[in-house]
Amino acid sequence: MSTIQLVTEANLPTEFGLFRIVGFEFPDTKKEHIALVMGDVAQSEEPILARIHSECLTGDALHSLKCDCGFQLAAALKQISEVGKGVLIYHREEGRGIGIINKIRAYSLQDQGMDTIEANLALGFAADERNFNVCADIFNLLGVKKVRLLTNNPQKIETMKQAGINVVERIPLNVGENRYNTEYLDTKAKKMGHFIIHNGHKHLMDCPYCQEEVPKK
Ligand SMILES: Nc1nc2c(ncn2[C@@H]2O[C@H](COP(=O)(O)OP(=O)(O)OP(=O)(O)O)[C@@H](O)[C@H]2O)c(=O)[nH]1
Ligand SMILES: [Zn+2]
Repeated sequence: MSTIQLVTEANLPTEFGLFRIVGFEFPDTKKEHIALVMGDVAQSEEPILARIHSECLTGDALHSLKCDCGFQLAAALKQISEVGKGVLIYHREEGRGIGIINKIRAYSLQDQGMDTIEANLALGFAADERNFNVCADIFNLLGVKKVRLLTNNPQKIETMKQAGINVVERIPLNVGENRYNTEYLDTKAKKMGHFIIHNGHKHLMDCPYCQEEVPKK
């Protein structure tokens, strides 16, 4: 497979301020990803505030309460705008890589009692089909080598580190918890090792990053 290319960019005024929207594409498959960039991020000595946000049409655009995605998207853009500099990669891997129609199929199975992982497996997919390597390639194309990553997902940190992106800090992104996504967040914490805080209690999983994340009393 070819490597992703930066193909075009433009100004994008948003309710969180003025960003540059940068378009990336794989020449062979035409698979697209985008990044929102605020300020001068290339070749910075300082770590850049960054978010890898996986596409969630239902949460990001359709106001779904079944997940935390829309809340995380808004919170990440707000934090970047407060710093005045940063990158949000909009990683076009809808439904953890299974696509919107299969995500609806998974939701249908969840309506019948399955959790997010059980539903994915019942449909013949892995629990998470995403590949975050392309995000490291996008950081490199933007000249970003050192990041403070807004995430609760240890896999994103691990993949960036393995791909040579220096993750100097993880910034938690615990927003949007509600009665419809409690189980979803619980499954992420208990079965996927994500750092999720519920009611002040942190799920400490068997994960190398947990120890540095224990909240101070
Ligand atoms: N297959 C599937 N995907 C889902 C479901 N709910 C949300 N998603 C997708 O999950 C992705 C977001 O992943 P999450 O696991 O919530 O969070 P993350 O991006 O890994 O981690 P954070 O950086 O902490 O947000 C998006 O692509 C959503 O479309 C679901 O029930 N089934
Ligand atoms: Zn979502």
